[in-house]
Amino acid sequence: MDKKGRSNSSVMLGEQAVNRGAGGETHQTADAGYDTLTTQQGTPVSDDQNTLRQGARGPALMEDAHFREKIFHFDHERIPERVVHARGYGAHGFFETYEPLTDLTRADIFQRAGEKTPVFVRFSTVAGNKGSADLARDVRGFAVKFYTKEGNWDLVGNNIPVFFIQDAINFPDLVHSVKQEPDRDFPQAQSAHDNFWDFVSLMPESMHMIMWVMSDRAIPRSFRFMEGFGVHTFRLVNAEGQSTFVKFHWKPKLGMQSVVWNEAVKINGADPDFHRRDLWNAIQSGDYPEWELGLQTFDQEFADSFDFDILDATKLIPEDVLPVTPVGRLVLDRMPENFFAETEQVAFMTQNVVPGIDFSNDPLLQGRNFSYLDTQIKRLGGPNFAHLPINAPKCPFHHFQQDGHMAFTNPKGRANYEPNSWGTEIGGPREAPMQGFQTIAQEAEGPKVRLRAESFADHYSQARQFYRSQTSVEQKHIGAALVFELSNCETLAIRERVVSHLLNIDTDLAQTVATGLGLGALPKAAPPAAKPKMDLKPSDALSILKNGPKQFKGRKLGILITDGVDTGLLKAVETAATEAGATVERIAPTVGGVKASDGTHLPAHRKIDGGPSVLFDAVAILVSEAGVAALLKLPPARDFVADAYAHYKFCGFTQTAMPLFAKAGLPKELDKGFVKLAQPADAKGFVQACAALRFWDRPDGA
Ligand code: HEM
Repeated sequence: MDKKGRSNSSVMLGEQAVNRGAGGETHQTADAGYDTLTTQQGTPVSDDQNTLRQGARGPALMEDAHFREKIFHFDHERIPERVVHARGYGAHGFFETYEPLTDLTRADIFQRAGEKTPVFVRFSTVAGNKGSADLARDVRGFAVKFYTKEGNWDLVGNNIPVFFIQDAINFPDLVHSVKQEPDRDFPQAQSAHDNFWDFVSLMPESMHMIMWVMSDRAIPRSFRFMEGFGVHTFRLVNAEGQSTFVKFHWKPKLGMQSVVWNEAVKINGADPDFHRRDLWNAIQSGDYPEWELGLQTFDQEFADSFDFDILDATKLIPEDVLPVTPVGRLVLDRMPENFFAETEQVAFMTQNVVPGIDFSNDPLLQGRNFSYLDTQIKRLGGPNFAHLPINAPKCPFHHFQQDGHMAFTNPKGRANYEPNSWGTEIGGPREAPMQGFQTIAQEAEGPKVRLRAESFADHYSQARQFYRSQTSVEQKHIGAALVFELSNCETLAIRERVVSHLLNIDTDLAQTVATGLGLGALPKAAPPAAKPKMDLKPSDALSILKNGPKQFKGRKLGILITDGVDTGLLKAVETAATEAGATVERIAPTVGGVKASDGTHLPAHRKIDGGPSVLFDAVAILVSEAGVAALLKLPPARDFVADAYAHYKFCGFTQTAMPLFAKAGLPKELDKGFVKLAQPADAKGFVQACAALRFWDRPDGA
């Protein structure tokens, strides 16, 4: 008992020595190198387990300032989630410039070879709420904040180079339509419902984007394996004030990769945090993901000769028409210390450009330039969100903006206005006519009108080009995705309306979807606003599979083991995989591990129920005869194999695995995606085969 009548006995909870209070509650005290717990005011706290009360069993007292402060703060922990892109995950890193781009731009970041600029990147899904699952079929945000020496430049892009709509005035309607339906508040994080398809089928300009969103681009395997795009046409402006149009591209060094839909559905159950865990694990283990920044630059002459309007965000410029030139690399090498302070409070804004980078008249971009500042004020609670460390520039900054909620970097001294005559000591900052940001002096005249340019009216040609640029596997996935989504629409007229658009894109696709939906007859093609160009050349760069990475680096191998596993073989497979730059996890009937053939104990990473094969890029089944007999009784073990097969995965196996394959319904004649591991020397060949990532020749895959 201490002098206040409190018991203070010391007990061991596992390996933790703690103090036990009179009521049996746990106390940990600030001895042995721990900081002292304090209130927000810095007052040391003596007891964080008991409210102040009148006697041990009496009422709580209002006087308990520590209790009130703790609960008040907890009550206010949430801020509004982003109105779109609510679920996201960020990381710090740097951008390294390859060569000076002085001809093109005066942007400080592009003036010196080898210049390293700190960045913060946030990846996101668009439609789902903050707590939704990572593998939703959705666009992924790819937002980059460059902390340059002349201010913050935000490149707020997506993993898809085009957008649903052409004019920002439609954005609230687009977002309302895709989010939960307002009467029932579902479905969450998916576009497979009437409102979305109703809206887009009445907005044919969305059809190109629809092709992308129904493709595997919308179910990436990892943030690390996806491209990014600035989407709009921007401008680069050099020191002479000459402007060049530009489109920004991010290309992942590890290559692109997506999952298949049946896999996505299962990953969402097995690990809703699949993408964030992947990024966390990669960065924490020192396997830093990298992208190259590429530019497509062009002048007015090219813009005038191009088939489509370069101000139309539903169109792209194919790489075959205008190649992408790499100008630097982005490396993500540090996770935030605190998710909320950094990833949640980061405020990206398209209007954050720096001298040397400017906007085009793209009406979507122009509208975004209003929206982001506006939304940050609401979401972050006032005008001083730029004071937060994650949003503040890392270069010197001086201005006369002051006060407001949570101001903590107000200008110092007497002068808080300009012009003033207070001199250099206290007069504060002044304009920099030459160095400062200057908007390109573009001529503009004409009547004030609410009018869309006729050059925006072609809605189908690039949708067709995208579809026809895909491999047959990818085309099949697009068809299946459309059938899945539209099958979830209750209204027949909406399903038919979508097919009426598909008829303007590709008749085979329209027929596949109509058949998949069980439509009796094809509807009439929708009347196009402008005659589609049927002869645009397919572009290989639009396909994921035509650009296969042909490497297993950065990927993950799951090895199912049992008691009696051959240690030599297991080690050989693990070594071959890690030498190829992959990571390995062992899955076993219990997480405690297995007893190997040579008697050694081998720990496991996951129990079979928690380690389904959907979490891995390839699998190996290394089991003993006795071990496999036990696995036959475990449904997750059968699913492990059946799913790996259905998802076209490469599978290394010992002959002893055959009964499990039979139980899982695999064909007797295994295809070449199954690689027998009879001896350690076979491991290398298996891992080499895995570099193809999927064995697509499997006819009965998902
Ligand atoms: C090319 C079209 C677009 C792209 C690529 C895009 C991209 C993004 C990205 C990546 C984010 C998430 C930023 C983050 O991680 O914090 C975001 C958020 C947001 N976007 Fe867009 N967006 C587009 C169109 C629009 C339009 C047209 C509007 C409105 C007119 C808009 C309004 C917003 C808003 C309000 C947020 C939430 C920002 C926040 O709360 O921090 N976006 N957008």
